[in-house]
Amino acid sequence: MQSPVRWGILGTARITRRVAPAIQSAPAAKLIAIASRSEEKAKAWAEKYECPQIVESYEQLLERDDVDVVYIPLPPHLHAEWTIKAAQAGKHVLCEKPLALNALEAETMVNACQQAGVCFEEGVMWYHHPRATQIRDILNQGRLGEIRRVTSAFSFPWQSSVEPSEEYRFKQEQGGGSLMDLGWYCVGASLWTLGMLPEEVFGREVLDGSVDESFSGWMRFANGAEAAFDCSRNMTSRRWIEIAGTEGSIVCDDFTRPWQEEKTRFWIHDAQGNAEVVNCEAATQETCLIENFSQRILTGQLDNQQSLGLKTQQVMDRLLKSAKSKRNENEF
Ligand SMILES: NC(=O)C1=CN([C@@H]2O[C@H](COP(=O)(O)OP(=O)(O)OC[C@H]3O[C@@H](n4cnc5c(N)ncnc54)[C@H](OP(=O)(O)O)[C@@H]3O)[C@@H](O)[C@H]2O)C=CC1
Ligand SMILES: O=C1CO[C@H](CO)[C@@H](O)[C@@H]1O
Repeated sequence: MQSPVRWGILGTARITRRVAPAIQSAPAAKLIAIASRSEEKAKAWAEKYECPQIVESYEQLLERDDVDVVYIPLPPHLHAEWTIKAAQAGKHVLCEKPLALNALEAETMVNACQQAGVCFEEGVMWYHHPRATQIRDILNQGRLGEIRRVTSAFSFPWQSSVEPSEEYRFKQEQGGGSLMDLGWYCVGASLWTLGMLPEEVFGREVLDGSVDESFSGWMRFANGAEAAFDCSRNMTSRRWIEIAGTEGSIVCDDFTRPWQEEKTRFWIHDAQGNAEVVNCEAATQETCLIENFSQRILTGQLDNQQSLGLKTQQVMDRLLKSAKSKRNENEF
């Protein structure tokens, strides 16, 4: 495939305000077209982000020969349908988190991409930031000893211009809830750190209507390590992770969205209690994701079966099942 990789976007989602400039600025990527259900929205969007083409429907975007990869930032209940259609149209797919409503759907998506010979990636961005590489290097060097525990939190007080009745995050059937929206990052970070699926999981939810407003989870791994997290859309803003080993720990206070400027950093605490600040290379995580995925497409790295997104979704199912099993426990 020729560089740059040519990108199309399905829908004028809010998150595109961060991803469109990333496609424009990543050296290996080029923004070709936006598709929307509304011509008016597409026109306004294309003008704002200097996108050369607008397309009247998602189907028409998938039919275009000048698009190599599609970005799918639709509500989660539409991810499987459009990922499979895109793969069948021969397009590589960057699909937003949560990948799907459940693991079965996510497996179908990954399999469709595998069969079509296209690359598949999830929209979690921090994995692609240079800080993640620095943390991985420290883990690989064994500076923390054996990793015993990963603890993480992602919460914020929900505010949006969107009417709650229109918001997918409040609808269970559309893939809403704090676990799917925010806990996704904590579960993904735990699997990213420990490199395996948990043997045992335990989940507890605080329900608001049909979805969890807050969720606490715990996982135990075959090597004895544990991971614990909490997430909420009704709490102050918290986005931190701690990776604790037998000889030291790493703490990172903004793991889901590294500061874009020189402020991005993390701390290493040694066994004596000394703390070292590690300052990281400044980078925009959205651009890192777009560039990395474009490079993966250019170099034909087609293996999707080890997708961290798929594993995260498998753990989501188990956590939700655990929480649901306790729903009626306190009823008399
Ligand atoms: N990786 C990250 O950092 C982030 C990821 N996300 C993820 O991105 C995805 C999009 O989130 P967000 O930006 O809040 O999405 P929005 O609700 O802002 O937009 C979703 C878009 O999907 C299109 N759409 C198609 N069908 C429907 C439908 N039935 N109902 C509503 N919208 C529809 C619309 O585009 P149109 O009308 O133009 O066709 C709409 O603009 C989610 O999966 C979310 O979890 C969100 C924020 C950050
Ligand atoms: O993925 C996401 C990143 O964080 C947001 C909150 O700040 C979420 O709502 C969103 O879906």
